Amino acid sequence: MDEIKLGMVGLGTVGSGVLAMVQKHAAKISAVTGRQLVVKTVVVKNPQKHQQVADLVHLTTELDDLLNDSEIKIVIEVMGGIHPAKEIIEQMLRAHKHVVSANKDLIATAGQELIALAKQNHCDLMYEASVAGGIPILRTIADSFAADQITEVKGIVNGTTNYILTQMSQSNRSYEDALKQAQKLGFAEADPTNDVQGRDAGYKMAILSRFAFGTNVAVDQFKVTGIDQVDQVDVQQAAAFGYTLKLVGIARLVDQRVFVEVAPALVNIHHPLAQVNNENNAVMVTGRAVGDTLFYGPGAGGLPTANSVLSDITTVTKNMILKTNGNSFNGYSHPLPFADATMVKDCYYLSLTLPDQPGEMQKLTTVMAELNASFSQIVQKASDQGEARVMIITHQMSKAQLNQLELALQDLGTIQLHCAYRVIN
Ligand SMILES: NC(=O)C1=CN([C@@H]2O[C@H](COP(=O)(O)OP(=O)(O)OC[C@H]3O[C@@H](n4cnc5c(N)ncnc54)[C@H](OP(=O)(O)O)[C@@H]3O)[C@@H](O)[C@H]2O)C=CC1
Ligand SMILES: N[C@@H](CC=O)C(=O)O
Ligand code: NA
Repeated sequence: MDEIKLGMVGLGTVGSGVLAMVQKHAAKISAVTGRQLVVKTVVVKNPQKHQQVADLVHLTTELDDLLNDSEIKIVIEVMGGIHPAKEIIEQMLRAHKHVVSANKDLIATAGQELIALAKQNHCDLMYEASVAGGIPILRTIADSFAADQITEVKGIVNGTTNYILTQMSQSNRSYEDALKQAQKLGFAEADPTNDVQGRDAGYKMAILSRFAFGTNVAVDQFKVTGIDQVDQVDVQQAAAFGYTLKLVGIARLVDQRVFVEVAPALVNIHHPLAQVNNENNAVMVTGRAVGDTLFYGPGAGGLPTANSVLSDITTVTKNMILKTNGNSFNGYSHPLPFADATMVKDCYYLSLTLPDQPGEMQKLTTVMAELNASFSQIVQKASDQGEARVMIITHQMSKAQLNQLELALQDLGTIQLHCAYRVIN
């Protein structure tokens, strides 16, 4: 059987998973593709860390060992980060090598440039692993939703934060302890700041928006809020109201405009997203024709993510056999403007403190009434410092009303709004 030689940059959590899968699933891969896949060369930073595979692959720090090897047709980039990963992929594409990447930071930031370069060089550039780890979501949207009009994509797309929130709410673990464990298990990025501050989920929502709506959205163009400021009081109150707190990404079509956001949200315990725990992810795709669909699975981890990398590699291999390389992974382009804050409506959970004195609650209700906003549930708890904590679930209100409410409360001075989380019923 003909061989296809692969090169790889990076041999950490995902790279090790890829190497293991190519070896353990060799027979299945050959049966599906008609080719035998062989990982020939792996570029790493510290070869001494990887001596256990030195007999299996050519382990090197030299990128030229990939670039100048004409036998290597497909390069897997699993080193992460934007630089020098971008320059490495550019070099590989210019050398007419197909590229498979798991790098959402890079694809969300410089994807359009790289896609154009791949096309110019008749190469494939695939990145299924970049969104929701092991869940086959990008190819599903590109292929299986090709004819439907997607109206919303929402989901839990970061394994680390979902792991932390699950451990905090179900095992009473501290935030710091749960984060350490997520790092140990290989879910978190090398620097977990992007995970906990929501940027990793933001990158994934930017990529999902391109696939779902055909529109180019950059992570700096929409609001991203992480879980690093989440208060245990709100996790507990969410549960008391019948909700669970999750970091949720939303990309929504509103009157032919697009709205994207990543933020903690209260998810009704009967909603399927509420059942998604630990490092698992789920993406709910709503289409005009099909209605709601849900894709669930591990969003992080070596082998699950490697499975997505391998699915890209088998696609590239089939394209090589059929001589159909060079087509964009996502063929849909339909530029759209952003939705106005008045158009985006949701229910919100508001958590506030106010002086525990007569008249303060009335001030709050007056401000809300003036903004034509109302609530469906409200709880007040006294604290020992003469303050009351008030937690509210509102009826539907627009983002513009919410922004006005925040400003009006700032003007009042005595009422502090700690958080305003979207409510998903
Ligand atoms: N971990 C996960 O669950 C998931 C990760 N991803 C993405 O996959 C990619 C890889 O993640 P992960 O495997 O966790 O990362 P790791 O930190 O575990 O591994 C990174 C690897 O890249 C190598 N490396 C770093 N810098 C260089 C360099 N300049 N030249 C050559 N090699 C380099 C490191 O080498 P050395 O070992 O020698 O130090 C290491 O082997 C990232 O883009 C990440 O966002 C996507 C989905 C899930
Ligand atoms: N750090 C990421 C890894 C997968 O993309 C996560 O926790 O989801
Ligand atoms: Na995926």
